[in-house]
Amino acid sequence: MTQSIFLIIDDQKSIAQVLKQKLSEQSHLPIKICNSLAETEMLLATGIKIEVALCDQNLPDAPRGETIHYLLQKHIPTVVFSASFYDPKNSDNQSKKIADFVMKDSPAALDYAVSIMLSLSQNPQRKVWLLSSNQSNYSQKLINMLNLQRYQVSTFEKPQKIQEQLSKERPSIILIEDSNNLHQSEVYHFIEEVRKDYNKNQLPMMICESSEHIYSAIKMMKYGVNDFFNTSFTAEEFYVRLKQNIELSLSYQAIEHISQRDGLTQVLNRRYFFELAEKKFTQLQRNDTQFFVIMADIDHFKNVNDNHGHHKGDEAIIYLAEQLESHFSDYLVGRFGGEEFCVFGALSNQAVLAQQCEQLRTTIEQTTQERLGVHFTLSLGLCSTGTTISEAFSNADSALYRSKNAGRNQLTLC
Ligand SMILES: Nc1nc2c(ncn2[C@@H]2O[C@H](COP(=O)(O)OP(=O)(O)OP(=O)(O)O)[C@@H](O)[C@H]2O)c(=O)[nH]1
Repeated sequence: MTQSIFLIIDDQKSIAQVLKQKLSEQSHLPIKICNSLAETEMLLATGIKIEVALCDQNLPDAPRGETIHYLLQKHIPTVVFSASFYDPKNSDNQSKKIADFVMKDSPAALDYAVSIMLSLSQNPQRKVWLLSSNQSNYSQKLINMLNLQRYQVSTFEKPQKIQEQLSKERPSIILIEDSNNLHQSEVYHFIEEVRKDYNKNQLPMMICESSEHIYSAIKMMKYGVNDFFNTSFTAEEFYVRLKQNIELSLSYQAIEHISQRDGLTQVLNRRYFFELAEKKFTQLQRNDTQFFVIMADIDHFKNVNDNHGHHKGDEAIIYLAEQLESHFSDYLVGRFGGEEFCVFGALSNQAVLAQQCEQLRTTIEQTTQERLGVHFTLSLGLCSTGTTISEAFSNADSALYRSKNAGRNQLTLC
């Protein structure tokens, strides 16, 4: 499959170059520049696939926006970049299909143009869930606008349907539209329920409300909605608010991910592992359910580093983390530090779990030479006793060290 490209169309060559430079700093997609409609036609005649086009409204050989029409006819997501105000209301239907408009009036406009091109390229992976009773005119207007900006849109008529879907996946944002035709108390309850599982940064919500019901929108913001926009919204206002709410949430989630994961292996880091394990431990105790802890540590790992180099040592740690995650995919897997890992979860059958540990041990013993070019083994301790979580970990740690003292490459139960 041929790779698609970003296309910048502007007769001001210096501006086009600056845009290309800024875009290339943030994307690996190829970027082409055309300075006229004729050049654009020649480029598209090659069959090249355009991801997003940023197009100057007026070009010497296309003084009345003909290039924009041409791009829209070809169904290319198009952002208009213009020195004069571009009013879709005064343009024909075709022009209303532009994905966004950027006024060419300051250096900040260049940054915004680049950022909207990047968003349009990423939006097909972003899910927008629209809660709407489907009784208002705004619903279809919002859906059309979201499609123009290439978001993945799903509509739901009832809050319960969203809650059901939320147990399977998380969207980038939830839009609540026409809350007055939905049952207000149901919507408040829905917002409260969503916020029990996701905070405002993890799952943003926006509400579209008419001026007469503005107090209802404000109340919903107090209940956990991030932002609202009036039913008399313009496309520009809607797009900029939507983009900001989604991108703020994505930045937060990226930071959250970094703070919770081990940088080398991407499994849970020690701090976050303990945080989750403690919550799970309390929950299991409340339900009178047994738990287990596994501690696993590579044998004589110092030798791997000393004989094969630190880089090979890192590869060994990453390989072990991958194996732990695939053998214990239903449980919490964390890196404790160095080459020591831990698994925590609800115990259903200790014999089966011990078997899984054995499988992991033999996989490491039998595959590392071939896969990594360095042979090593693994010692493990499995424990399901302890009145506190730290006691449980300490018991599993003792079991691990009994494995080490008994000659390594084995599992000890306690
Ligand atoms: N490559 C690499 N090495 C690490 C990392 N973290 C810790 N180490 C090394 O891991 C080694 C741990 O060695 P020890 O704790 O002495 O234990 P060991 O050699 O595995 O011996 P036993 O556990 O007794 O079988 C040390 O050499 C550390 O430098 C890491 O992130 N990458």
